[in-house]
Amino acid sequence: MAGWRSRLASHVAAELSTARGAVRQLAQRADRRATEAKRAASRAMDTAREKQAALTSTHRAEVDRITAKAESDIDNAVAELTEVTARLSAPCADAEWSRWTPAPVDRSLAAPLLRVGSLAIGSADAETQRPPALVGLMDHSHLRIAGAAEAALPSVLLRAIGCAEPGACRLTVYDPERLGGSLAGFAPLAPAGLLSFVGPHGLSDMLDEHVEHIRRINATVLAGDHASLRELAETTGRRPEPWRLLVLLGAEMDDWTKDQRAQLTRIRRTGVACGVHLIVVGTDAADDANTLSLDTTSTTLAGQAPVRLDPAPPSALITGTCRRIAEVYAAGPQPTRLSDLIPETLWTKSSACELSVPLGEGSDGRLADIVLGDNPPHALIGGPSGSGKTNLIYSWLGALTARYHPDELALYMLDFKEGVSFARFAGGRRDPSWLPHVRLVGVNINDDREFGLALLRYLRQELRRRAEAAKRHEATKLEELRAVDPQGRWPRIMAVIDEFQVLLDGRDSVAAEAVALLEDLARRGRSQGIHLVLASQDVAGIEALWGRPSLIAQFTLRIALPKARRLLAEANNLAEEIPRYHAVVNSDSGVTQANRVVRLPNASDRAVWDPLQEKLWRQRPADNDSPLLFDGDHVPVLPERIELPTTDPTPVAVLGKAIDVSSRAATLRLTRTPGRNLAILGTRTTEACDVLAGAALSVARTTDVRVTICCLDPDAAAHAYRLAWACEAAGSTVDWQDKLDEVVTAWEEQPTDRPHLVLLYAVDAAGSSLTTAGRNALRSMLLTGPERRVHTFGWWRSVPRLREDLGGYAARFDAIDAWVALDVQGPELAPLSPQPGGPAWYPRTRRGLFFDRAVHRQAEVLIPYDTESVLPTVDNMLTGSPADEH
Ligand SMILES: Nc1ncnc2c1ncn2[C@@H]1O[C@H](COP(=O)(O)OP(=O)(O)OP(=O)(O)O)[C@@H](O)[C@H]1O
Repeated sequence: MAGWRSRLASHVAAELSTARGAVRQLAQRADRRATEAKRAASRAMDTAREKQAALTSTHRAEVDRITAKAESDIDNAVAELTEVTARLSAPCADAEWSRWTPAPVDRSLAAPLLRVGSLAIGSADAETQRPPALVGLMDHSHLRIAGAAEAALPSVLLRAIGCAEPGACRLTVYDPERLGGSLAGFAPLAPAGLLSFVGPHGLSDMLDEHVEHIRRINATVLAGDHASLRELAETTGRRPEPWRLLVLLGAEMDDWTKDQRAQLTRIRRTGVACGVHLIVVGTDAADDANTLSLDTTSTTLAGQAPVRLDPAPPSALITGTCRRIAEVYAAGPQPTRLSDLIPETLWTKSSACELSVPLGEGSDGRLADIVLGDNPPHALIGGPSGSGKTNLIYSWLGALTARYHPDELALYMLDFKEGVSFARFAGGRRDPSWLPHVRLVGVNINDDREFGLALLRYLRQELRRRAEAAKRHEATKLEELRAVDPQGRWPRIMAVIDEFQVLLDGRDSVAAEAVALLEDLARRGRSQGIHLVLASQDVAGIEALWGRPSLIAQFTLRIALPKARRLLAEANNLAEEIPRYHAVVNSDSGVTQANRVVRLPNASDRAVWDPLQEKLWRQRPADNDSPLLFDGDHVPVLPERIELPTTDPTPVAVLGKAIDVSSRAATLRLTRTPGRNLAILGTRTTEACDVLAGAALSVARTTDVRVTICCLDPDAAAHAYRLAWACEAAGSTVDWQDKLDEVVTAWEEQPTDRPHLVLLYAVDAAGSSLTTAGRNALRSMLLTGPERRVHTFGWWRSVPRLREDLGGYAARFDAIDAWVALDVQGPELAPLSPQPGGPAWYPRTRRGLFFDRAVHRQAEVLIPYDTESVLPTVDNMLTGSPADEH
């Protein structure tokens, strides 16, 4: 038994041991696998961890990148917004009140939006880098300010008045509770009429007044041509009406009457287009599209973006700004601009019927025209010194010359004042350009009334020429003449005479002739296109015209500058009331009903005038000559050559420059007839020497002459020597004599093959030293010399001394055909003059009165030429010979 059992046992044991071994092996294998699996799992975990770490950092980087981009985009957008909004609110939108100053916007632009704070967006810390929070007001909308944001009101108002020209923004504050407490800083505007406070009792009137204002603007300013004042400004560059801000503080609108609410609704609906803007602070009744809102943290324009309001402006800033604005405004409105009167295209108008141009801005904000034609034909301008007459003339001329071609308009400008206000039209060293329409400019002519007379005579001649042409063509007025004679040059003529009363001064022949000519021109010039424009600062001057009813009646166009007196009709006092730089333009002889107030541009400023003149000058026609300039202060130099109207060979002596429109020389023809001598009368040595030298030299330069010189005044000797030299240099034979006796006896011995000039300086100095025979010989030379070609040019220092030399009381003056009087009074010239009592002559420096019996009915005024610079100097004479000069 034991055997099998033991064998079984050992078999089982063996089996067990095998199984155990197998199990062990299995267990070891499983162990190994588990270890391997664990390792693999651990590796996988490690890998997964690594991957996750990598992913996380990529994600983080991506998130960072996106965040950075978003932030930069936001900042860029904010910067862009800041820039755009800053532009919209420029120019006086500085966030810092310490840097803020008023900066009025150009009149042709819409008003800017107004800054009230900043938008709390973007990353910038600095207030200035944040976009401004804006509200619209002038030219944009009405504004509603929530009660809690009332502190923003001073800032809105200050910025509003700061971006308008002084006076162009006016405030009315309805403040039933506090009467202006919060706006006390704006009080300096009140005395200038730029701010008014209204209490409950004034509400209806205030609303009515604003509604009426809107109605007037719609009817007369916009007048259907423009939708709003903003559009008017943008298209025309003009802003004729101020903005009116109507501030309603704590208004209980529910308690208002029906009428008051209706008026407010009208203002809401139509005010913005007419520059009337509401600022309602506190509870507001309606919500409409014309109104923007401002709260403590938002504005309509900012949308969802949170708003941070600016601090209130310091009260000193408000008061100071308002005071300055009020001062500038009180000083008077700024003038309109000359450029407003200038059309884009030059010279497009015809003057056939009239001259019609804008002169300035009328009270309706439109350009006001001024017309000269058949009616009104002539203008009278008046105003005290400094009231702007010259400036008005410039404005008028600027508008005229830009519209009418120089073939359509010719200007003759005369200024009797001491000054050169018209000289700029003639061109000069500083500015070579001239105004192409101007044919003649006279300046500094206050002592030379003869020049005014000369112009009037010239115009009368032109009037005759026109009248004859009209008659030939069976035309009755310029318009018809131009229609039937289209090739003819018939410009309208405008003659402007500033301080014309000088011409009418006194009771002499000049004044009498001037009045007669003015009357004739005024009466007949109307239909022939000749227009007179007379200006005066002097009431007496204007009054001088009132004394001549037929003359003043022709001047139906009256232009009165501020404080002009006696220019308009008796009861018409408007000129007393208008502010400076304005004029009353009245084309019906000054009757009140025809008054128009015109605001004038600043045209006298050279910076404004010169570019216009330069532009016109560059376009001038090829045959346009510079205007003739007559300057009373200028002493003309003896010209090298003088154009004479005749070509006959008779010697002609040039005595001076005539005071007339053509600038001709005053001459004396030396024919072989008795009396062709010249006497120069007076004590002014220089001028007498100049007349003698001019006369002798002008003959010597053109004719082969013999010259005898005798100088009895030591002060004139140097001049006489120099003249002798110059005559010799011109080819003359010159004989110098120290004694008058010798001259008067020797003349007959000279051959008569050529003219002989005897130049006697200070003849009367010979006095008693001249023997009786000598005196007779002198008379004989004077009487009979010219027939033998001997012409005496003698200088006597007084008329009695000449008379003495000619034979005392019984003297005959027929040996002296021609004379030039210097400082000799008119009555003294009676014996030499055809006028009983002598000519009306008041001696004045550098002027002589010239009479030639052969040609004159009346003596004429001349300006002795300066010969100083045409004669050789003493140094020249010492170092050269006359032949060198020749
Ligand atoms: N519309 C205007 N805008 C700006 N400045 C003006 C205007 N009108 C006149 N002025 C200025 O006022 C001053 C006086 O003007 P202006 O010389 O034209 O006056 P006036 O009446 O001719 O004076 P006077 O008779 O003394 O010559 C000048 O400095 C001129 O520039």
